[in-house]
Amino acid sequence: MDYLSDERKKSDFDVEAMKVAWAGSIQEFQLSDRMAKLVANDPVFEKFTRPMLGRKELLKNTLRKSAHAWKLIIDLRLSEEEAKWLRLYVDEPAYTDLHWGMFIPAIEGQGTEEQKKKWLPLAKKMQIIGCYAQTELGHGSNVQGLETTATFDTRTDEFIMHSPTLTSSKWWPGGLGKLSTHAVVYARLIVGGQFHGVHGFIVQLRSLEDHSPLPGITVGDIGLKFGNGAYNTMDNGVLRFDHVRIPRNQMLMRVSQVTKEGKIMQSDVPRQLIYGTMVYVRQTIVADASKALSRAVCIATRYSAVRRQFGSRDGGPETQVIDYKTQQSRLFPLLASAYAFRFVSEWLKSLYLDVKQRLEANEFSTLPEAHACTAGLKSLTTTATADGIEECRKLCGGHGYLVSSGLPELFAVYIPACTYEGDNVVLMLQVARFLVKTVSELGHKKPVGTTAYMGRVASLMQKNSAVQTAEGWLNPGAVVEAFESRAARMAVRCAQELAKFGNPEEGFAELAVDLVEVAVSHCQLIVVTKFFEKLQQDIPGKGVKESLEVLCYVYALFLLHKHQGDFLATGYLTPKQASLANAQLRTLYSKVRPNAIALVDSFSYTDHYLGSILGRYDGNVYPKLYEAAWEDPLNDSDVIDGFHQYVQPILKQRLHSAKL
Ligand SMILES: CC/C=C\C/C=C\C/C=C\C/C=C\C/C=C\C/C=C\CCCCC(=O)SCCNC(=O)CCNC(=O)[C@H](O)C(C)(C)COP(=O)(O)OP(=O)(O)OC[C@H]1O[C@@H](n2cnc3c(N)ncnc32)[C@H](O)[C@@H]1OP(=O)(O)O
Ligand SMILES: Cc1cc2nc3c(=O)[nH]c(=O)nc-3n(C[C@H](O)[C@H](O)[C@H](O)COP(=O)(O)OP(=O)(O)OC[C@H]3O[C@@H](n4cnc5c(N)ncnc54)[C@H](O)[C@@H]3O)c2cc1C
Repeated sequence: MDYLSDERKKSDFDVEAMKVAWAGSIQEFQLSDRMAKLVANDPVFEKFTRPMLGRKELLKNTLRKSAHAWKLIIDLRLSEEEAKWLRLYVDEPAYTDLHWGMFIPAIEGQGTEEQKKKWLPLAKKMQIIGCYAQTELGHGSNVQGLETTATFDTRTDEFIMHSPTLTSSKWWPGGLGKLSTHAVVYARLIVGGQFHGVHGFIVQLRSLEDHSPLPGITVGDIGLKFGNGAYNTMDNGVLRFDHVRIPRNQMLMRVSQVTKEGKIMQSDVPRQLIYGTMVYVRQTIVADASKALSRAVCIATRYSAVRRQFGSRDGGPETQVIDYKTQQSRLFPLLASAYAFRFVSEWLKSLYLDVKQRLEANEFSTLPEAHACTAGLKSLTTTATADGIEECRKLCGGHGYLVSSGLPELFAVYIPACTYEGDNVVLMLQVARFLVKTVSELGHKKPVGTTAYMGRVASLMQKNSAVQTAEGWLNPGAVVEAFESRAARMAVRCAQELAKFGNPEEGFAELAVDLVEVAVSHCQLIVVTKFFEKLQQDIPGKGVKESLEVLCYVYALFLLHKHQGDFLATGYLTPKQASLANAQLRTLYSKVRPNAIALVDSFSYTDHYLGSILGRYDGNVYPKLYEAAWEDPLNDSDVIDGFHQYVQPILKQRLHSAKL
């Protein structure tokens, strides 16, 4: 029985066509759909018991799933794209993520042709397993502050890897704790007693025969992390070196080379390329944000249509909680954000692929913008997604707190995305630096790409919004101009404040809070703009483009409402215009309402991937919640183990004292 069938009948767009729009193309949709079904129908990938497993059992279970996934990749000759979808739907963080997601890209981006030829075939056949060992106990954000040393010894033509202090211990790398045989280790290059910056080195950690740590290497897991199951399927590790020697050709030498004689040779490649792997991964994290948020929103939307509270008159059904305006005002902006993040990630991927091609051809001019966009959008989307998942939990009331809702584990797995691959505040400060530099160069350098609007800063500073009615907000020009004006005005105002400081770094530190706000407004502008640009494309299917248009306005006007202080303080909007935007938002929520279930069905998530009783496709929530409760190990017996030992004596004592 489909308890949501009436809801599905209400929608006025072609769901199958929307699935294609969400996936990006029919090919991508078919590929993703095939992998989703492959995983959902394979009992090895069962995951309901995960939060109840102890750590050792949990990790072993992950290893079993990873081995099975690898076997499927080989046996079914899956392409790299198919393997990525498979990994997504298996839905369990594992050492393989870091191997494929960071170790291999680090070698691809920072290795010489010779190094790539040697290491990549081994890694791609998984004859070695690698991780990305950058962060230390004492330093994560401040990469130049890392303390591990790689000292060149001209006599033996080797680097000596060493951990001179406790705080220099590598700490956090995923896959390091128990599985990796190798690592790309970031360390201070020391040649002839001089420090030459932080570089990456390929270091073997464990024996390829019996997996034991090699001499001079201390390695292990850093311990349990937040939540049950969740990210505990990953062996984040600690690593120390005691004068471990590696051959000279294991320093990744695309950026700088060290010769046999101990001479440092700089290539034309900028040193920022050492941070290049982070640009790649941040881009993938933006795509993951839309997946995580859409999952939470799918659960909360379906459950909000099933759940009824209050409002029953003459014995009729109570009100579905999705019909409460307050519920809609919390849920629908998240639904719109999931779509917005999906489309901005599509754009970001194309930007990244373009930069990657250029970097391969030694063309580096677009790297700063790629860095700012990946850092800023990673920060913006992961913050919104982490907050959004928690909001979805609240939208599901008490039942959202049950592990079987799928939301607690999703939250626990997701929240470190605000920290890993760059703390979100630190990343926004990088965007702010880029924007301040753009503003300071306006007189002699035409801004391009995502900062092109800064080239129109004079008019953006003067012109105010012309919107007169709530309907007036349904105009892409009016909305984009509002976001451009806000971002430009905030950036210029901050640049003016900065100019008052004699020492720019002192000014930057003092105004950091404002600078983060400038960066956020710039990143929100990018997301809004890319959503409108998406709508310019040919999007087939009855009502699909129209429904996306509604979501685009919901996303933009919700942000405008939330940040109306900025729009008012910069003088671009009047209070009346801000309240017209809010009125329009209410109308938009009414337009989303009949399509809400179809909009989450368009994510095409299997019940396996959602992992939620509240979010079941058929809406059959209550019987399944009831059944699931009886499957809890506590309900294996009526009288629980420990009762006779610890509780009964207390009860007996009460009886005894009652007699007295
Ligand atoms: C067949 C296939 C089978 C299976 C497939 C299976 C699975 C997997 C597939 C895919 C999975 C994909 C991905 C998943 C992988 C992982 C995701 C999951 C888990 C996450 C793991 C997390 C890993 C980590 O966390 S690694 C550690 C990350 N650490 C950080 O991010 C540190 C943050 N700090 C910094 O970035 C920098 O130190 C700093 C930027 C903050 C400061 O740098 P610095 O001290 O040098 O200062 P500045 O002076 O500010 O900067 C100097 C100049 O450099 C420019 N800059 C900075 N960063 C970059 C960059 N990244 N790129 C380019 N340029 C950069 C900066 O702008 C300055 O420039 P200027 O011109 O001088 O102004
Ligand atoms: C689950 C997980 C997986 C990870 N995987 C890996 C991995 O595979 N490999 C790896 O190398 N690392 C990994 N990391 C480490 C991760 O990259 C770092 O934790 C992250 O970059 C943040 O650095 P930090 O811990 O030093 O935070 P800190 O920089 O110590 O941050 C602490 C606080 O200080 C603030 N702060 C710091 N600097 C500034 C500043 N300049 N201005 C203003 N505020 C500032 C931050 O905003 C934050 O609030 C992982 C971390 C986690 C949680």
